Amino acid sequence: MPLELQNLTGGYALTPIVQDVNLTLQTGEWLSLVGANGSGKSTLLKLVSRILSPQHGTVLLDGKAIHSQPPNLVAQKLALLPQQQTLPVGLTVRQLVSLGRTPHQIWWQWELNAGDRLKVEAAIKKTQLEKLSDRLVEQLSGGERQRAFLALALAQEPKVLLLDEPTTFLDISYQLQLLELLKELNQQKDLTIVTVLHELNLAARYSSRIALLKQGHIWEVGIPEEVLTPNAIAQVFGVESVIIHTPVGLQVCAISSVL
Ligand SMILES: Nc1ncnc2c1ncn2[C@@H]1O[C@H](COP(=O)(O)OP(=O)(O)OP(=O)(O)O)[C@@H](O)[C@H]1O
Repeated sequence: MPLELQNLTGGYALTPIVQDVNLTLQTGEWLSLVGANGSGKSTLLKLVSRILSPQHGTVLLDGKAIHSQPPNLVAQKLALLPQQQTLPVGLTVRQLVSLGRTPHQIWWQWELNAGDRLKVEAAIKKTQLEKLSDRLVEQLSGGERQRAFLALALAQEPKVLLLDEPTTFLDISYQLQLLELLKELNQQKDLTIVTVLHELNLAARYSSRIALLKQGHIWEVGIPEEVLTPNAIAQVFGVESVIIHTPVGLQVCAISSVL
């Protein structure tokens, strides 16, 4: 079991946002967290990636408590693409992506070795950033920047990849390319993925399971067809909807806000 959340409770200062969350992810699973604005999706990812410490409960990565492991050991196995990235000043795309190899370097190794450099170039290629690799990150558009940070996470070669609204800033073509790339890594490399996605149709199409979050609690978790029902969508989003089944998965059509 690469990732297990046991009674996980936490938030900011003393206010718990995420409450008593229990989830187990199998190797090669793709779970999407879905819920209304402010329901605690990003906070949950911050707890899982050690940005926040839990008030109660545990996150187990490969069976070991994540918050008691050295950061570089965790970073060898788990990467986060955050919703808002801290923008590095004066770094090129290649230099940014190279940071993904840091957790794998030995402390006396000042420069990337040939193997590391190949992995950096592979991540740049996968995210189609070859032509931008010598540009400064601060000079990129929002979508290009998003791809550069994805390349950084891929260069890290994690077993578990957490992505907080990864399709924000991406046009429809790059959204599909990003999700298809994740699908390839998920199916061919057994990468375990957790995404926060607002686009329910994309979540249904790509995820093996969906967890609906409501006010910091898991309201329901299961395969998309079981979880994304008009009743659940009304309860969690306050929206009346119909579900249409199409060749590319179910489509949620919002009709009106019931609030
Ligand atoms: N740094 C912070 N300090 C205090 N409260 C915070 C902080 N960040 C988020 N919150 C609060 O925690 C709650 C959950 O926020 P979170 O960002 O986890 O929600 P979300 O489900 O990811 O929302 P969205 O869909 O809008 O991105 C919100 O009420 C938010 O105002």
